[in-house]
Amino acid sequence: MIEATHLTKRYGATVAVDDLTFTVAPGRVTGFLGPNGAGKSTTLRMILGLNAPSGGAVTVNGVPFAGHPRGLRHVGALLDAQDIHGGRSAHAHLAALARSNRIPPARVDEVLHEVGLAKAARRRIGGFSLGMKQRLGIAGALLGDPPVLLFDEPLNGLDPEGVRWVRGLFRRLAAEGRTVFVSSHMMAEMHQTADHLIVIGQGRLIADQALEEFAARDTSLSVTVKTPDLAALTDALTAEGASVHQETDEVGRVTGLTAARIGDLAHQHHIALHQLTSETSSLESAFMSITAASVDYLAGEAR
Ligand SMILES: Nc1ncnc2c1ncn2[C@@H]1O[C@H](COP(=O)(O)OP(=O)(O)OP(=O)(O)O)[C@@H](O)[C@H]1O
Repeated sequence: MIEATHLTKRYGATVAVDDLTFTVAPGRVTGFLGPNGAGKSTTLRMILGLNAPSGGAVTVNGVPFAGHPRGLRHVGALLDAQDIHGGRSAHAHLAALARSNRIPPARVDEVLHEVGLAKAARRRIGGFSLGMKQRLGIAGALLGDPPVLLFDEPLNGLDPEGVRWVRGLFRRLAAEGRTVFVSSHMMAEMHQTADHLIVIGQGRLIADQALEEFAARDTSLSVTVKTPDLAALTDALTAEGASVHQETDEVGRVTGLTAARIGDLAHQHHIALHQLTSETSSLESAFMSITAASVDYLAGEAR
């Protein structure tokens, strides 16, 4: 797992990362979410030992990354897919990485196949689209078969099929018990990608919780329920602090509780549920309202 304690990074007067303490656990996909300039890339670079913290510390499986010999076998990372030598072929690039990390050369063809670049393996990277470079960056992260994987904005430039593939890949890596930490500045991207969220704004921790709990922090988020006994369900839910707006005899719109909690309460009270639907579109608004105060660069009118 990844453990940051009071992690801080200053650039002159700018505090890019401000006293961050969090843990990224194995076996699930953790989204690292924050508006532009929030400090995500700086944090990832400190996890990898590429930037030295100004204060605090971060370890991977209890050891600072620099203390892991043959790094790619311990942590695989995609930081900037564009930051790559364009004159080489994909195969040559990965073969060089494999050599310097003492990874068997046969892994190169395996990962190229896995990311869908087998046919482009001998082509110059300079001619690759951004989506292909993202796939190559992901191949590099997978090369050492590491237990911990970091991805900085991995969905950038991918077409819808690519996005679906990446999501499936992250799920599988997490199901294999690995630690998967994925940054994004877009809540909507995280919605089908992450199980857990670490949200930062202006370098500070805003939230560290399950995606569904984070979404429920937006009080405008609602869950639609349909039940033959709406009156009894309304009583049970309001007793827990929710409010229920009756839409028809059997349908109500609930705010203030997650769908999971509503389902559990219905079960406890022996109330049949015929529908239970979260209004997921407002995840974006949860993110916007919770991070609004910490956004550095609000565009003109919104400021
Ligand atoms: N090398 C550097 N020198 C000076 N300031 C820096 C440096 N790197 C980052 N910063 C500043 O630190 C802050 C955090 O930047 P960072 O790139 O970590 O944010 P981010 O959350 O990854 O943003 P984005 O979503 O735009 O990639 C910004 O204010 C940025 O300008």
